[in-house]
Amino acid sequence: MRFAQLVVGPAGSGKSTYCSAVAQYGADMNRNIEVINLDPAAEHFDYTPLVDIRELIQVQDTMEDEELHFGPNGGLVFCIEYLLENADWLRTRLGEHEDDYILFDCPGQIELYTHLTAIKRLITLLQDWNFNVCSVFLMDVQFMTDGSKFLSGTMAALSIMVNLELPHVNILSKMDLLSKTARRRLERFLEPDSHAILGDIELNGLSAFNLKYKSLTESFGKLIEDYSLVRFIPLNLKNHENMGDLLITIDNVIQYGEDQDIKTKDFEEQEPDVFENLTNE
Ligand SMILES: Nc1nc2c(ncn2[C@@H]2O[C@H](COP(=O)(O)OP(=O)(O)OP(=O)(O)O)[C@@H](O)[C@H]2O)c(=O)[nH]1
Repeated sequence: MRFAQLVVGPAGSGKSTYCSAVAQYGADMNRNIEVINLDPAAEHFDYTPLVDIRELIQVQDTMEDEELHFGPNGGLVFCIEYLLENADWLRTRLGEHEDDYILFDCPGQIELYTHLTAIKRLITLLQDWNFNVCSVFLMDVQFMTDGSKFLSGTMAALSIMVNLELPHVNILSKMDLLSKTARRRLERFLEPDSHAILGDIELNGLSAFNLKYKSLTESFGKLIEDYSLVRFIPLNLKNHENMGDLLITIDNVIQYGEDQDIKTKDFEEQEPDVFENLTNE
């Protein structure tokens, strides 16, 4: 069996930085974690990729090609479709080793995950190639610190979970950038509690829009609370313990190490203390 994290999220949410940090953490722990760059528009990242889609196609090519003449967004989708048409290229580059553990650093174009089918087809390919795959959705925590933003981030996470149909982990990235006050505010939203979220939306003033759609907003809040579908794990990449706990959670999700004697720890037990280990070391 092989293992893969599909690292997805909006542009700038910290996907490449996360991949680089997890690979480095793995190296520190004597674990081989490889990263594949699937972003044909990537300009910079800190890891050495096992495979780089830019060797096959770059988004610039699709924009400069006189026949295609795409804009950046259409170009990105075209590149992923092109990768799928050349799946043998990816398979050869990947090689095949038992216990491979690979992070796929995906493009920051959210519609690839919320409703287009290309990434779903990539997932099917990976599963055919013997990968246990999970999706890891990163959301910049700075866009989640009030009720309205939290609700909208949660709905984005839900769309991705429903569309990709994979074991799934949501991460709040860049926790190191939050002030203590913002952290306290966020803490109230982390348990699926529609009252905290809706209360915060009301506190910030009910605009004409909010008044008109109040019962729709309440239904969204209730959906999240009733089904406990979406949970976020706060992540401070500068904190080793926080990184370790997260990796154990994801390993459990993709069943990595079930046959090996690895140290396991149940994340459920730690949930009341999600903020305890988040200070920078
Ligand atoms: N302080 C802090 N900055 C971060 C963190 N993660 C990412 N950043 C910064 O956020 C910016 C975007 O990070 P990337 O890792 O390139 O984000 P991405 O999701 O790969 O972006 P795209 O390639 O555009 O999709 C960079 O300037 C990073 O240095 C973090 O945990 N803490």
